[in-house]
Amino acid sequence: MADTTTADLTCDVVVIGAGTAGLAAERVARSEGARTLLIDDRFAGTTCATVGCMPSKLLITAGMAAQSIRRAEVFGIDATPRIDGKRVMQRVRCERDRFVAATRQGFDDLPEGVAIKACARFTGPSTLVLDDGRIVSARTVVIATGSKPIIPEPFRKLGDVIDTNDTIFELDELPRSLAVIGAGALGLELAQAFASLGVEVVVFEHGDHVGGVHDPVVEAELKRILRRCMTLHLGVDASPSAEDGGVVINWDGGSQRFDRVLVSTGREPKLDGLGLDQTGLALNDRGVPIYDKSTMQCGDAPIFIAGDADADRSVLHEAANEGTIAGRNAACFPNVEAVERDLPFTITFTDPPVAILGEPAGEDSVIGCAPYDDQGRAKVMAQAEGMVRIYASRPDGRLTGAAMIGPGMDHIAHLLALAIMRGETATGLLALPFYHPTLEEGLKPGLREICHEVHAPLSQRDQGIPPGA
Ligand SMILES: Cc1cc2nc3c(=O)[nH]c(=O)nc-3n(C[C@H](O)[C@H](O)[C@H](O)COP(=O)(O)OP(=O)(O)OC[C@H]3O[C@@H](n4cnc5c(N)ncnc54)[C@H](O)[C@@H]3O)c2cc1C
Ligand SMILES: NC(=O)c1ccc[n+]([C@@H]2O[C@H](COP(=O)([O-])OP(=O)(O)OC[C@H]3O[C@@H](n4cnc5c(N)ncnc54)[C@H](O)[C@@H]3O)[C@@H](O)[C@H]2O)c1
Repeated sequence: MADTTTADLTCDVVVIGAGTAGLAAERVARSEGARTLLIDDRFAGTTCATVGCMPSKLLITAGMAAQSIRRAEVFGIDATPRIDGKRVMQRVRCERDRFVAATRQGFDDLPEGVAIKACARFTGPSTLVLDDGRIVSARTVVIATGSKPIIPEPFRKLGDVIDTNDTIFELDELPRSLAVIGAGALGLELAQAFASLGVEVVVFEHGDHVGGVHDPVVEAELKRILRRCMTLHLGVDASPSAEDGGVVINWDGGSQRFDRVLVSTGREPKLDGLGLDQTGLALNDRGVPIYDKSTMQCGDAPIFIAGDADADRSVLHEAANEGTIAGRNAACFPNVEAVERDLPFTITFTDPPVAILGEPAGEDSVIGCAPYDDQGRAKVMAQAEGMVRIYASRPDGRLTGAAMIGPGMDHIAHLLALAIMRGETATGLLALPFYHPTLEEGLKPGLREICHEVHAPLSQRDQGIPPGA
């Protein structure tokens, strides 16, 4: 039990970090009857709203608007996009600021005295010192400190021609040329958005894979589509040097000058300076406390962790989910409850989007393929390309996962996620109504293939469907 006699602030649950995970943890702990404190060094708004999901999606949507003008020709509509970079970036920031204001409103709505603006550091398993010198003593602590960009050493010395997601949305103008280092979700989304807005984009990735896509067919399709609007250098070491107000990137095979460089080489948990050495927690080789993914508890300590800080499933709905689990268990400690976690689920908002559901296909998996290059509605939209690979298990064709790229996959993925989480089989899903003509009915060939493969019955209603539907 923490020593409360010398503390300036005492509570049941103290949450460090007022991002998506921390806000969820505090709210749930309070709803469980705990006296809470929520400590944040800035209270500037969540990463999602300020420099993450929302500004990136705003920029992507601007890129898609330009692309749809270019595509209009196929419908007999002649138009050329004239892109005003200043206005593009202004709108990104203006709309972004509305999202940030909404998250800040959430801070204002906290009960009096809960929000403490300070940087926190552990002095023991359940005691913290704030940078203003105050001591906090709690029954339990939730670490929800988020993550920060990893900037490889040679890029750190380049001065202000270097961007990360923390700075790129502040650009006044679109650069003429942009080197993107790292082909994960972050790099690909922004690379394609800038390329669609007329920026010359080259992506440098030191591995051979892009977008964290494990399915070889979907990954090959993603690479093909990306290469239409940008250059991809895979398996290269990009070595930068500052030159003429820009950057020259050298790699084995070439050298090119760029106006700016976006470093998107991954993110690491923000745990340095948190005094984890004072907690007695066991850490893994990345310096992250070892914790139970079903309870979010670190060892058997009165400490819980949630969101990007735990370096697992670093996406928004998981930050909120983990915050909820951590907040509930921190409030009810030592009565900690294990919660079954959701299906792994990611969407990369390229154009067309990529979605990955569940675990990768194993040797025993049955794979049903649903190509979108001949799909009715996709052809109507002049966006017929892509592939859905649906994974299922024997003997009954129960759905286990999917990898998909194609028009509307950010929506269709939710349908499949629901089906998988509800334990649906290919036969069962085919027995449900699919409206015609929709992108959703493009899943049917893949579902039928699974049925054939495992000798499962096809639904009687799934007969005589026109090709491509
Ligand atoms: C460019 C980009 C695009 C993204 N797009 C998507 C997307 O489309 N969909 C999706 O699902 N996910 C997306 N993500 C991921 C998503 O944004 C994160 O997973 C999520 O925001 C993490 O939330 P969090 O609560 O863990 O961290 P944060 O929101 O970063 O909150 C952490 C808080 O802790 C505070 N803090 C840190 N250390 C201390 C300390 N010692 N004392 C006090 N306070 C401290 C920080 O100031 C911060 O306010 C994207 C991320 C990026 C970077
Ligand atoms: N749509 C989404 O959900 C979305 C969008 C953007 C970001 N995010 C989240 O943001 C986080 C960060 O994304 P990210 O794409 O930066 O991370 P990431 O780890 O997914 O990808 C980083 C990529 O950079 C490469 N890399 C690392 N060092 C390199 C180097 N020196 N040179 C060349 N390549 C190098 C890696 O091989 C990897 O492919 C992720 O956790 C992701 O979940 C999510």
